[in-house]
Amino acid sequence: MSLDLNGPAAGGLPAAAPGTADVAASRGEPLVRARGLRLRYGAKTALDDVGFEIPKGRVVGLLGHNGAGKTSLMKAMVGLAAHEGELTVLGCAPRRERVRLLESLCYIPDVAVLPRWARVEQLITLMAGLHPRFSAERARSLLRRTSVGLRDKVGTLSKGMVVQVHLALVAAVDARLMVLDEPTLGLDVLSRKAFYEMLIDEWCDGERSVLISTHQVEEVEALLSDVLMLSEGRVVLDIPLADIDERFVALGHDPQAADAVAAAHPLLRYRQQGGPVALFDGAPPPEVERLGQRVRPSLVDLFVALTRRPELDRRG
Ligand SMILES: Nc1ncnc2c1ncn2[C@@H]1O[C@H](COP(=O)(O)OP(=O)(O)OP(=O)(O)O)[C@@H](O)[C@H]1O
Repeated sequence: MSLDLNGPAAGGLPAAAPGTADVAASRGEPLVRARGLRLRYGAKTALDDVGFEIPKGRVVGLLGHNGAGKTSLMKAMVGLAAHEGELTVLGCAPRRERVRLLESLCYIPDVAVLPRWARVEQLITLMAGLHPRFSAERARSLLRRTSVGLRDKVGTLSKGMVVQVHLALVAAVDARLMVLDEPTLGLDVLSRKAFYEMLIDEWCDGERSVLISTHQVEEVEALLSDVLMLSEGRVVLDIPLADIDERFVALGHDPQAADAVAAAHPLLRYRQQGGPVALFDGAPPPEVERLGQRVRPSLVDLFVALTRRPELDRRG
């Protein structure tokens, strides 16, 4: 959320009749659908032919290297960036129906700020005035999980505490989709853990979905249901985590087998617990598979394999 983004009234526009998202969800439609999505900044193409769906009840990790297009995608989804191609979020065209969309969508941008002069209680009052689906009671209850007091001024809080306040404010909106752009940037490991715990315990209910971008791939692996990976503005992986083992084969093998394994063109070769591992998209030929033993590929390994940039390869 940014305060102005989540308050339909904040833009000076009347609140539209609620229920767009509910109607879409009741029809069993995905909460987000993109097809052939393209986003350009002048001559720069930030998103190119992007397609994916987010059904209800998912926690989707949006992963990609710096400049891969994550923020651009999120901006398009919340109606902040013009795009070509098809994009439907909670049954709305984000750019045209932004006011209606923001009734059922929470967004924390990567540059989220809360006013330093405000006390937490004042922010709650402000949100209650701005957003028809905000529950002040719920915000206070969420904040009781934290060490933040209602009389505390934002300017006196640590970075981690400000992020907790932000999450409590957005999670108190009765929304269907939360879009979080690197929400834990700059937080220490304990604050990150507290943030994710509050998100999963207090917001995810099996119906709502979250799209969360982060560079902390290892850390979020356990909480994601799906991963959407971008590289150079294109989707390179869109898969439920549960299906990774089925699709990708990581083969731990003897160093003597390295040449034979390499000849089968793995996506990536790396070391795990001291031994060489080769990662394949799909099963390698049986004679190669016999040279090693399957090990579980981690999301980090997949990330490296699928988003390696040529200029990095040359240096490596
Ligand atoms: N306002 C803009 N004007 C021109 N180019 C832009 C603008 N915003 C982003 N870009 C470019 O679009 C591409 C995608 O940027 P984007 O911010 O979406 O990436 P990202 O994956 O969020 O990166 P990061 O992880 O570093 O935040 C980059 O090449 C970036 O330089």
